[in-house]
Amino acid sequence: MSAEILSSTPDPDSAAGQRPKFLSKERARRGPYRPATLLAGAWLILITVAAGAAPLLAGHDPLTQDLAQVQVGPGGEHLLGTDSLGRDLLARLLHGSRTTLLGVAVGVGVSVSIGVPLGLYAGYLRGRVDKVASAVAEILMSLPGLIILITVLAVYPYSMIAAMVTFGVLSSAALFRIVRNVTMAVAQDLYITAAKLAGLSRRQILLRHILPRIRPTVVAQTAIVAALALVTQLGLGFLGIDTRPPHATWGGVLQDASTVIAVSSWTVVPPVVVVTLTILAFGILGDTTTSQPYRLTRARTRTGRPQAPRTTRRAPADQLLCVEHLTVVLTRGGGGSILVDDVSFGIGRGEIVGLVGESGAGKSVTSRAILGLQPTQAKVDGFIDFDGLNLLDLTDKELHHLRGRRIALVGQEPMVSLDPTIRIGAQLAEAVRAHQKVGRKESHRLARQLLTDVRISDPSAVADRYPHEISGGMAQRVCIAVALAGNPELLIADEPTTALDVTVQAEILDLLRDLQRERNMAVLLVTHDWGVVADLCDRAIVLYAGQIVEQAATERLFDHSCHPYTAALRAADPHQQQPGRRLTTIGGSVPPPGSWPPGCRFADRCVSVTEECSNAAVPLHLVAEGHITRCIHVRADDKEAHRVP
Ligand SMILES: Nc1ncnc2c1ncn2[C@@H]1O[C@H](COP(=O)(O)OP(=O)(O)OP(=O)(O)O)[C@@H](O)[C@H]1O
Repeated sequence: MSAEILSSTPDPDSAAGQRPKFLSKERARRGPYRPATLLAGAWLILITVAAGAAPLLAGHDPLTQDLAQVQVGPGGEHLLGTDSLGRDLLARLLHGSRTTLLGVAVGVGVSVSIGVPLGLYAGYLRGRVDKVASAVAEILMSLPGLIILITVLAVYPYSMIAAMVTFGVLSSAALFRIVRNVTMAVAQDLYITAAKLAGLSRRQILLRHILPRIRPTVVAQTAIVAALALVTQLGLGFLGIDTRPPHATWGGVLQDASTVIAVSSWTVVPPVVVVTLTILAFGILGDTTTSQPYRLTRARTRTGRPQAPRTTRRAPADQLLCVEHLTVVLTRGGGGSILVDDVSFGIGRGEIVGLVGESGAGKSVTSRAILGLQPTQAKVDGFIDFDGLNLLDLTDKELHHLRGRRIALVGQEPMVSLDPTIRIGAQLAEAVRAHQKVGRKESHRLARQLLTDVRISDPSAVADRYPHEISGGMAQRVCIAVALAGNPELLIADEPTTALDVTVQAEILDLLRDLQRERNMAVLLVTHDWGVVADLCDRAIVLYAGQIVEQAATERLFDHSCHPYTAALRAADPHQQQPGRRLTTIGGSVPPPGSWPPGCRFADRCVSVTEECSNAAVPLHLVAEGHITRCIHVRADDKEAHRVP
C-alpha cells in the first residue's frame, strides 16, 4: 500500500491557508463543472448504479461456465466476450464491481472516520493527544501494508471486509498526518483566536471554523484513499485471496485474463479499461477540489442572499463589535480594485480604538463599511458582528434602523453635516424624535439637554441659532449631540477634529473622552494624529494600503511598535518634531488600490526592506499578547525590532 503517495502533504496555502477572495460565479464554478470533472463524476455514478443493478443488467450468471465458448470476443450473446472458463465477462465485471466498490467504501469509510477527526483534534489541541496520535501514525506508516493484509487474510480467509478494514486503519495514519498539518496552519489564524475568545466550544470551532477551511484537502485525500483502496483490492484479487473463488471481483477478472493474455489479448481489455477509468475518475475528483479557489463559507454581499443565520453570537461577550475578514472591493464597473483587504479587529464595550494611517490607507472605507456606507459600486464581504447581529446580513431598512440608534457616526466636517436652513434646536429635536417616541415639546427639551451634555453653556441660545451662526468647534459639539440622540453603544468618529483649530481640537477630544466614560460607549476613532491616539485610545490599529499592519494596546504601540510603517508614521508625527529641524516625512506615498505590490505593500518605502519582503504576501503574526504585526523581520518577543526613536 502506498502510504507515501497519500502522505505527500499538500501546501496548506493551496487548500486551507489561502486568504479569502471574491469569486466570480464563473471562477467559483469552474472546478466542479469542468468537463473532466463531470465525466469523472458520471463514470463513478454509472459504475455504482451498474453495481447495484448488476443482476438486472448482466443477462448471464457470472459463475456459469460454458467450456464450448471460452475466450470468445465481443458479440451478440456475450457483449464483452467470455473468459477462460466461458463465463460472461460483462456479468463478471458487473457482479465483481459490487464486491470491489463495497471494499473501496469500507476502506475509505474506516480511513476517513479515524484519520479526519483525529487529525483535527491533534492539529488543534496539540499537546499529548498530538504526540500520542502522531507516534501511532508513524508506526502505522512504517508497517509493510501488503504483508499485514495477507496476514489478516490468513487469519480471516477470503474476508474482503477484514482486509479493507485493515487497509482503512493503515491508510488513516497518512490521512491523519495531512489533516493534522493543515489544521495546525489554519488554527494559527487570528479569527480562530477570536472564536476561542468568543467562548465558542472546541467542537464549534473545529466544525464551523476549521473543517470548512480544510475541506478541499480532506476531499482530495479521500479521493486518493479511494484510488489506493481500489488498487489494494485489485492486488488482493489478483492474488486470489480477497474472496472465495469463483466469486467475481475486478482483481479476479484481471488475474484470469492475465493467464490467457498470450492467446486472447481481448479478455484483458474490459477489466483494464474499467479499472483505469475508475482510478482516473478518483484522481480527477481529488484534483478538482484542490484546484478550486478558496470559497468563503460565510460569503455574502449586500446584494446577495444572506447565507448565515441572522443573529449568531460570534464575538466574545465583552466585545461589542467583531469585524472579521472585512474586504471591500469595487465592482468591475467601479474599477474592480480592492480598497480594504481582509481586515479583522474587535472593539470591546466602552473601549476606544484608534484606526490610524496615512491618507488613502483605507480608514474611512473600513469604518463606513461597518455602517453599510460603502462606496457605490463596491461589494463588502467578511463578517461584522455587532452585539450578536451580523450587520452584513441586514437589509437596508434594518441597517437604517440601527444607524444612529445603536451605532452613530461623527464626521470630519461639522458644518456640512448640519442643515443651514434649520435652527440647531429643531435639527436636534428631529434627531431625538427619529430615535425616541416623544412629542415635539419633549423632543425640544431633550435637544437642549443634549446640548448641555456636549458642554454647551447656553443651550437655549444655541438651539435658536442657525448653523452659520456658530463656530466650527460648536458645530462639532452639535454634531456629537446629534450622534448621541439615539444613545448609541458604538460611536464611529471619523477624524472629528481635523477641520478644527488646535485649541478646539483638544476641547472636542476631552468632550469625547468624557462622554465615552459617562455612557460607557465604545468608540472607533479614525485619525492620523498620534497625539489623539495617545490621548484617547485604549488600543490602536495601523492600516496601510487597505491592510492592518499592526495592532496593539496604545501604550505598547508607543513603547514597542514593531512595524517599520508604524515607526515611520510616528517619527513623522508633527508633535514629535524638533523646532528648527526639517520635518521628518515618509518618502513616497501609499500605493493606490489596484497598484499594491506583491509581498509587503510598504516595501518600497521601508528603511528595513530586504529582498524577501517582496517574495510573498506577508501574514499578520502575534508578537506579544494583544500585539500583532505584519513584518517578516519581526518575531515574537523581538524587543529590539524597530523601536521608535
Ligand atoms: N468610491 C471610491 N471609488 C474609488 N476609490 C475609492 C472610493 N472611495 C475610496 N476610494 C479609495 O480607497 C482608498 C482608501 O480610501 P479611504 O477614504 O478609506 O482612505 P483614508 O485612509 O480614510 O484616507 P483619508 O484620511 O484621506 O480619508 C483610497 O485610495 C481612495 O482613493
